[in-house]
Amino acid sequence: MNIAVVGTGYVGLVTGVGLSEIGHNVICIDTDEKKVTRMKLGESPIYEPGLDELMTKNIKEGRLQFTTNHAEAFEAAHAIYIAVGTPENADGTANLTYINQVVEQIATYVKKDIVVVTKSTVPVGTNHSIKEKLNALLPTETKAEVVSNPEFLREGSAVYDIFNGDRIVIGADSKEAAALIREINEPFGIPIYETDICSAEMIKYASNAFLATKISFINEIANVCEKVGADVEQVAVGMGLDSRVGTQFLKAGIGYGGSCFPKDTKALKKIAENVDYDFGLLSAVIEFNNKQQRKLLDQAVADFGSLEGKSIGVLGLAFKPNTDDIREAASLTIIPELLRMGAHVKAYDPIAIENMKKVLPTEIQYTGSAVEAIEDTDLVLILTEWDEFKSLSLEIFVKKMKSSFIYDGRNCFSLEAVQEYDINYYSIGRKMLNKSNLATNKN
Ligand SMILES: NC(=O)c1ccc[n+]([C@@H]2O[C@H](COP(=O)([O-])OP(=O)(O)OC[C@H]3O[C@@H](n4cnc5c(N)ncnc54)[C@H](O)[C@@H]3O)[C@@H](O)[C@H]2O)c1
Ligand SMILES: O=c1ccn([C@@H]2O[C@H](COP(=O)(O)OP(=O)(O)O[C@H]3O[C@H](CO)[C@@H](O)[C@H](O)[C@H]3O)[C@@H](O)[C@H]2O)c(=O)[nH]1
Repeated sequence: MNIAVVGTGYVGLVTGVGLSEIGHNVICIDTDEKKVTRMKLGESPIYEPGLDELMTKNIKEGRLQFTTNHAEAFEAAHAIYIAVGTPENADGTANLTYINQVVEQIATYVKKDIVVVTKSTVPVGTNHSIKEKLNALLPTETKAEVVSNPEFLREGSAVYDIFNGDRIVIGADSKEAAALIREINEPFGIPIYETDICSAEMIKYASNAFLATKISFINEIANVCEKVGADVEQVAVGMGLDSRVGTQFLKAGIGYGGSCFPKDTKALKKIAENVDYDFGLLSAVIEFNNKQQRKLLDQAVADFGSLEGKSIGVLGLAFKPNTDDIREAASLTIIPELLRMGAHVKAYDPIAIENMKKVLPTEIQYTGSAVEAIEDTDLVLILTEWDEFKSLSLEIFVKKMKSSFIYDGRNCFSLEAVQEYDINYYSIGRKMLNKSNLATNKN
């Protein structure tokens, strides 16, 4: 099958590469010329483990192409996939500017019947509007069908997810269009679930909102654990043993970030508001997550009184490990606040530093290693659970820091391990380890 994919971000590029790997002829279009030049050479513009190799292989085998030219890309396509961004508007609603531009481009350049597949996350009803607009704009003899095919991949494991997802959702009103998209996807060997269009659109928002709620729930439990002397790590394992609860998404920490959960929870709240429904549970999840992202900061201020003049090491800038994405990361909430309080910040991340430099080019000192970031600091904040940090010897913290105060927002170390050292250790939902006032002793 010939497939055109519009937009080569995390979703479009990984989808295009995945579809070419299962045998389709794929042409990916992006308006960003620099990106397209790199992709033509087999270089992924985003950090995603395994993606470069798979791109290069499929380019060489002649199934994967890149262009900035929509007309060329649409010419032979049996289906056009829309994978452009749907960022957040100031009021929390989804911004459909890029989607609307693609609709215009399809209407301008497509000259035959076409099936348009929406991968982007869009509010319920959007695909019906796309279909209406396209059929109004296209010549009368040409017909467009629209299919909602939401994407569930996670950043950092996107290549794995595209071949090993739990389900592929196909939301369609036309049997023929649904059959075409089923045929395209069958080689993935992933269970396919067919629905009507609105339900498919809602499945995407409901899934993300549910996962965000699950994270907020375990984080609230963690906060109570701290006060009553329970250990959230043990509690999560015990809860997960019940198959109705499940083991995943019970990792307590400093809240969820990323390009999806924050914006999609807000968009769903707005979707409900627009039909006069107050989604109170979701509002609480959103509000709570904002507080949870500040948790380490609040604890450090409670411990030190003031952070003015303190030297602070930050380990981890990305919103989660194995990605260079910092969108809605806890680091973006915490670091500006530390600077506002007058602290000196040194920061290290294995791959997200370049992205953080676009936001804070000179205000913080970026280091080339975790050890440099913790050297001579009064306290260290761990914001992302990179394996590189989890495998650091705790002795390094004792040796290199001015005073060993570690605030671990991702529970990277076991309490047993920490207990062997003279370290003041605060983590989420576990016992606080206060050895001594090392800050005073060492200064
Ligand atoms: N990032 C994720 O992990 C993820 C997962 C599932 C679903 N989604 C959803 O998928 C959609 C895309 O997300 P993303 O993170 O891949 O976006 P992104 O912002 O990383 O990439 C979008 C790309 O589209 C390009 N673009 C914009 N308008 C264009 C046009 N008219 N023609 C050609 N290219 C155009 C941009 O240049 C950019 O490269 C969003 O709706 C998002 O909510 C994202
Ligand atoms: O137990 C957990 C799991 C995750 N997180 C945090 O939640 C955020 C999101 O993590 P994750 O879901 O792994 O990453 P994303 O790449 O944002 O993927 C989510 O968002 C995508 C975009 O919609 C969906 O496609 C995926 O199914 C959905 O998991 C990150 O900040 C994590 O640190 C936790 O705090 N605890």
